[in-house]
Amino acid sequence: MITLSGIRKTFNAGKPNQIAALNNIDLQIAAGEYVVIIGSNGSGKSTLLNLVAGNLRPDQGTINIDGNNVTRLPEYNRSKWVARIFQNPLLGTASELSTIDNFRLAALRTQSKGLSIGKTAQFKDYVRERIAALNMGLENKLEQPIGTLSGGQRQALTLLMSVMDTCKVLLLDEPTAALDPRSAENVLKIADELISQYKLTAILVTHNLKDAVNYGSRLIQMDEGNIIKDIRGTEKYTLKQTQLYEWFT
Ligand SMILES: Nc1ncnc2c1ncn2[C@@H]1O[C@H](COP(=O)(O)OP(=O)(O)OP(=O)(O)O)[C@@H](O)[C@H]1O
Repeated sequence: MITLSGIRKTFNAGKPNQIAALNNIDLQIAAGEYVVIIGSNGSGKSTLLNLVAGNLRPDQGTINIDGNNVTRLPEYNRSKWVARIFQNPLLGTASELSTIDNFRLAALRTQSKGLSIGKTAQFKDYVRERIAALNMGLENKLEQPIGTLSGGQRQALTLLMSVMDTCKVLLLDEPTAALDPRSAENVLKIADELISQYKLTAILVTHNLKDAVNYGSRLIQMDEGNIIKDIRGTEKYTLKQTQLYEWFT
């Protein structure tokens, strides 16, 4: 589903502050896989996500998504099938617009063929039903400016908005870093459910080792631009948080 081959990315090349953010990364992520990436600050996690999202280009190597070579494809041409959730719940939505209008904008961006967008009651019912499934009572706040909702509520809606249509790949870049523990847990549970429900291929970058143990089907550790651990299957499911701490010592 996602294949990175021989990916290198260096910032400030040729200058004293040159930094090799990614060193010859080879990574294959199968369709439906949920990969969690951990690693110390500056190890290259966000750079890797930026390359998959398309807002950075590699210096060397190729990126394939769903059989297409997207290495040189700009971000806006990938956004139909690649959605990204950031740390800041304020990113990705228009604060002054209502929740329903934000969903309309998101649907227009991906231009789903089967869905009549506009101001139709049908679209509103479709969105209300899906928001109700989040079990957060937000279906009663469709007309409220989305900026008046809490960070956790917004992050849950942004997630749903991103995956509802043609999205195939979900990139979660520390999506709960700005949330209180309860909201953080709720948002990750929702993400987990949406990934299964919509059969998405997902990458979660996190510094939270508990989340790294609890979520995902595969766990990768990065260090200085390299992948230094890559575990999946039974090894992933039986991993303990204490073992993970040892990876960092
Ligand atoms: N646009 C940029 N210009 C210059 N250097 C950059 C840029 N983006 C990232 N870097 C550098 O590349 C290295 C990898 O950064 P990256 O943001 O990918 O790390 P990270 O693992 O996501 O870190 P963190 O956990 O702190 O978010 C770091 O040394 C960083 O300073």
